[in-house]
Amino acid sequence: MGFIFYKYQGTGNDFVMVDNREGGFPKDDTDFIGGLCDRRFGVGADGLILLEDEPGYDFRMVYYNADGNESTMCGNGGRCIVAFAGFLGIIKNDTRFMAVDGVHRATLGDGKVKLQMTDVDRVDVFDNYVFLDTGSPHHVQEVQEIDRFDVKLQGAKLRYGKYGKAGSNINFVSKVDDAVFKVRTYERGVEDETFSCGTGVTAVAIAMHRTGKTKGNTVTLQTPGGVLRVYFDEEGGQYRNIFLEGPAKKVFRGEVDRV
Ligand SMILES: N[C@@H](CCC[C@H](N)C(=O)O)C(=O)O
Repeated sequence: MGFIFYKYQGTGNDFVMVDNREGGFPKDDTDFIGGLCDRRFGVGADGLILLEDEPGYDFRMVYYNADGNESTMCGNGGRCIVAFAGFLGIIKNDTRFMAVDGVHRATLGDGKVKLQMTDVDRVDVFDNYVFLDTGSPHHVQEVQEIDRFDVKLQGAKLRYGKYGKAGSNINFVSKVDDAVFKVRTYERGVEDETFSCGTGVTAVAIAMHRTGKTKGNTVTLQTPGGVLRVYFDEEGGQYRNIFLEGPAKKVFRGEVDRV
């Protein structure tokens, strides 16, 4: 069986994207999905995303990490699937779709997607890190000299050592100025640093606000793959109307045979 796929990227977080509205994609074949995401033996991507029908919504997003396992929410993937839905003609400039963490709204225009993220009610602040769930679990830790920091080594230590079998994504952050932060992320399921992580920068923006490192409601995040912006409202320690904004781009189209 062969099928058409598209490759998308959002600030360098890249995804194999498949229109599965007619079904037929081997959703339980972990080795096949992991193989497609492999950068040597496959197409190469941080994850694979299926666009499916969902009654009452524009579509459903189904997300798999590069290891082939279905996972929790992907913010950059969410932005990319909105661009993909626009390309397929399913939506025009705005959408309401279903994902693993619930309903998302988004707007699309000028090559950018602004995606509403899930509300955050709980932020756990510890001595030298913050933990929160922005659709996916995130550890946020400030570091010195972030450009020279060994994200893969230190990220893997925390991901496996601290968070057990379920694991967590691990974000390292350095303040640039009151509303700008540099972020590098070790992603669970990719088991490496990625160029950018959407739920990760969202977690960083909220963690920096919660710990008083930024006072405003708009935070700019510089990642190795580009710049993202996070907007939110906060009341009584609860975060609402959280939006993640940045570029999302189609890179190429291809066809794969499943042997
Ligand atoms: N790239 C992501 C996060 C994807 C999910 C993550 N790897 C996990 O399993 O938690 C993003 O942009 O949010």
